[in-house]
Amino acid sequence: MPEPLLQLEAVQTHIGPYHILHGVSFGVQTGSLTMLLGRNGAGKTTTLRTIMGLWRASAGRIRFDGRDITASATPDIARAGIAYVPESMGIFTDLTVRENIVLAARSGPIDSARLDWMLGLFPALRRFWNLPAGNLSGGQKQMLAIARAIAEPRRLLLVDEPTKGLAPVMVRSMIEAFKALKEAGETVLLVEQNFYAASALGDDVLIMDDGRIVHSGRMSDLVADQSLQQRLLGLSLDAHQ
Ligand SMILES: Nc1ncnc2c1ncn2[C@@H]1O[C@H](COP(=O)(O)OP(=O)(O)OP(=O)(O)O)[C@@H](O)[C@H]1O
Repeated sequence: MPEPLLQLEAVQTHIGPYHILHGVSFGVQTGSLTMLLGRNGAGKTTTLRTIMGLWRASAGRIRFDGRDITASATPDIARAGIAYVPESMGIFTDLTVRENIVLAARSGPIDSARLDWMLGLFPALRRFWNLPAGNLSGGQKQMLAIARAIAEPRRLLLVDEPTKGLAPVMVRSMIEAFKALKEAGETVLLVEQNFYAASALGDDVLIMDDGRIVHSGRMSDLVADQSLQQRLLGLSLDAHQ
């Protein structure tokens, strides 16, 4: 197997006095969509924030594209090609959808082919192009946040619970958008609680519990193995649809 694009080795993270990640190790292969699952408080968001340098790993190593980024500053990690869409989304509600997207492209105007591709992934954004982003629904705001993250080509996209709180029809649109991202060859690490969405999308799956990876493998193997699901999802996912 080629060297993973992203590799965590025995990463530990403390937040103040709290020891949150207890030696997290996994790899994300180029072009794969890897699902990071686990119950509330398992450490999924902390893992994404540690990759981005928003929390500092207190031990272990994070390599991206062959480079050690464990001690890199967040802007350098972003410049290296990792985009992060936090659960809180980080969009400008007073600005229009267009302005939100234009501002996300820091190195100059977005070329029209890329813009067309992005708006093809999220057609609602085209409909509300000139409306303030604050008027969008929760799911549409989430889509805008993802569109902002991919306004410029990225090597790796980290997305925290994009389907959280969405109506089933919106979950389906989000699944379609991520399928299209996969087909375009994007590499994605996706935190999910919704097993329906996770199983529809994941190439690889990681399950976290109590700051540790308790399972890693192919999503298709997990989907096909009821007893493994029972054991792991019973352990790690309180509720899944
Ligand atoms: N700023 C903080 N200060 C102290 N503890 C924190 C802080 N942020 C997170 N934690 C703790 O770290 C643990 C892991 O939290 P994290 O948000 O990474 O979990 P998660 O798996 O993403 O959960 P969720 O699905 O609820 O978002 C939890 O016990 C949480 O209370």
